[in-house]
Amino acid sequence: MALVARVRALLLPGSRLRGATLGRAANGGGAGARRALSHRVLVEADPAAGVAVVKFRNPPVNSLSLEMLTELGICLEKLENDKTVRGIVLTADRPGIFSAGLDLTEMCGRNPAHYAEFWKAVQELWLRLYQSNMALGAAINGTCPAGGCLLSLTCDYRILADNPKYTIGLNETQLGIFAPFWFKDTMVNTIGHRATERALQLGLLFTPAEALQVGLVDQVVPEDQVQSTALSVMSQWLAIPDHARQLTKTMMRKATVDQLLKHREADIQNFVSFISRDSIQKVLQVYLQKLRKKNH
Ligand SMILES: CC/C=C\C/C=C\C/C=C\CC/C=C/CC(=O)SCCNC(=O)CCNC(=O)[C@H](O)C(C)(C)COP(=O)(O)OP(=O)(O)OC[C@H]1O[C@@H](n2cnc3c(N)ncnc32)[C@H](O)[C@@H]1OP(=O)(O)O
Repeated sequence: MALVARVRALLLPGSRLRGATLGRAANGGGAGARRALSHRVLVEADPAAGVAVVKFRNPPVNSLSLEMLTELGICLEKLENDKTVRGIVLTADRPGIFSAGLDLTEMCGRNPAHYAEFWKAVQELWLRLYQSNMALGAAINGTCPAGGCLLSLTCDYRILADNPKYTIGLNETQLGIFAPFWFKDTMVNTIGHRATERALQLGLLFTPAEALQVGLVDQVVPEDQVQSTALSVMSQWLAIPDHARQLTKTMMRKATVDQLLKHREADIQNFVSFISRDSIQKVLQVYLQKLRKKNH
């Protein structure tokens, strides 16, 4: 389903999004700061600085469900059309979990049409973020596996909280699945081929010190300084004339984006047939059950 159709579906009677305020809603924060609310995404915009902080709040773990992907996409589209915003910082509403990655329940026990719709939404969000004309920063204030790591890798820079409990990486192989080529390319573009090959084959989740060493993040700072550091780094990015920064970003990322654009449909079909295999469904179910058992 296209983004607009998914939004309509979300707004149907009975939907949890119905009645939510997606536009700017009320004053908050400092002078001129504005807040906007949807169910799963909170936006704090500071027009004077030209920056919006986009906070994930999809409890319990900020997983990227179809609804979360859709709301995030709408929110980013609105910000891209807002002339007062030149930079976006992505972060979690609460410290602890930046994002647990793609919502595993969207990839388990569903039908092929659902898998196709979900994967299309994952592609759309990646394309929106990776091609964004905005300067994007990630203020990573919690653990950041798989799809969560991918979100941060679409940004222009990453600031990670110095908490050894927080790890970051593309750990798909540990689940018995694997990172598709455009996840891999996004990581290669950040840390290089050899480091990516090792990280992906072993499904490594890096501690903050390791992530800094391998170049997966640009800075590790005390937990209470993650957002303020991300905002102060943003001012360096916004000091560059937009057109020069944007042309450079496009030049650096175009080949990677073009690969997905060229193989988009095949990538969806590959995902659907891979994820529908009985053996893959089994490993995902076992993984989910293990996660759930901890709590019951
Ligand atoms: C030939 C083929 C060609 C091409 C193929 C194409 C594609 C390749 C195929 C597939 C690629 C698919 C890519 C997937 C990328 C992903 O993002 S997969 C998700 C990976 N995520 C994880 O591994 C993280 C799992 N979660 C955790 O480790 C912990 O939950 C976490 C450390 C984040 C937090 O720990 P804690 O605070 O202790 O919370 P709990 O573990 O207790 O969790 C609370 C409840 O949340 C549920 N949950 C956790 N993570 C997820 C999730 N990702 N999705 C859905 N639900 C999740 C968990 O079960 C608990 O539920 P409960 O309350 O117990 O019911």
